[in-house]
Amino acid sequence: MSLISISNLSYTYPSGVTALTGVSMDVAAGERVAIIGQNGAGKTTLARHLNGIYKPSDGTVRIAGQDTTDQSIAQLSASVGYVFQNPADQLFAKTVRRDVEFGPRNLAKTETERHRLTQWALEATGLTDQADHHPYHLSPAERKRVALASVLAMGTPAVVLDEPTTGQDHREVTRIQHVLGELHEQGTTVVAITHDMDFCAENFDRVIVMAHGSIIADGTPAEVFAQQDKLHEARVEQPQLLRLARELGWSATVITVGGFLEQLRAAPSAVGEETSATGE
Ligand SMILES: Nc1ncnc2c1ncn2[C@@H]1O[C@H](COP(=O)(O)OP(=O)(O)OP(=O)(O)O)[C@@H](O)[C@H]1O
Repeated sequence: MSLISISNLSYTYPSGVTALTGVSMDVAAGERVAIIGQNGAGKTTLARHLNGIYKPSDGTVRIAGQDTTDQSIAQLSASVGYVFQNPADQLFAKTVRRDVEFGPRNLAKTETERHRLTQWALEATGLTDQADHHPYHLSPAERKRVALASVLAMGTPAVVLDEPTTGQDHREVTRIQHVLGELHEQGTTVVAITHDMDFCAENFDRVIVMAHGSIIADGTPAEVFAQQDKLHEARVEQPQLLRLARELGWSATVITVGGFLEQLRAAPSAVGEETSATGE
């Protein structure tokens, strides 16, 4: 059974704007899914259906087989943790630790489990030294990681991340990649909205492309990033490595650092010519 099952979902805001039309997708337990598409494509509206912030205007959203219309946000929060794009929508406690502890406390985890989850979430997000600081005395990038830690500490089977890398420097993006690796090892399902195609290509098993409130492509990163017409329609770029590979005349769909190195080793003469031409 799919952990997340969305069937023919449509959603119209009270203002009359229809943000989603006929969206269907299933996500298996443990899958890592990235949702991409230009601003206004409907990504956040879709993601907010996963923890019941929004309920369908039409169609159904099921989490672990249960229709979200029959559940409160509080009930759904035990299954789906949601990290908002803007941490101000999420943080409220006087210290980072209290914010991070709130979720597991609310889910009535035992004290031992609460402590373990809180310590792990603080460590994984690089916030152990800031645990006793007020979240609003931290930088915006750190606050964003507090929001992530608060959700990690809940230990939910699924986590939704809205633009997790925005505002993070390279070191912190690497840290977030490690967090995703740990979540994957634990079998947690991850759905992330991202505008960062390199991050998307490196860290996800599946990419869903949205445009005008609908899904226009769905497949592995290699399958999706090879479909230039769909990317064009969604106004998203290919990952940098793929563009570089195309410039080098490689036909393979190279989207990750590992894949790029593999191709490079398979074509050493091309690199040798380049190096000798520059005299290095
Ligand atoms: N609260 C709201 N009230 C009315 N319309 C909204 C609201 N939030 C979003 N919309 C509209 O719904 C559509 C989809 O917006 P949504 O935020 O889901 O897109 P998105 O793909 O997440 O964009 P972004 O990448 O900018 O976050 C857009 O036309 C947007 O203007």
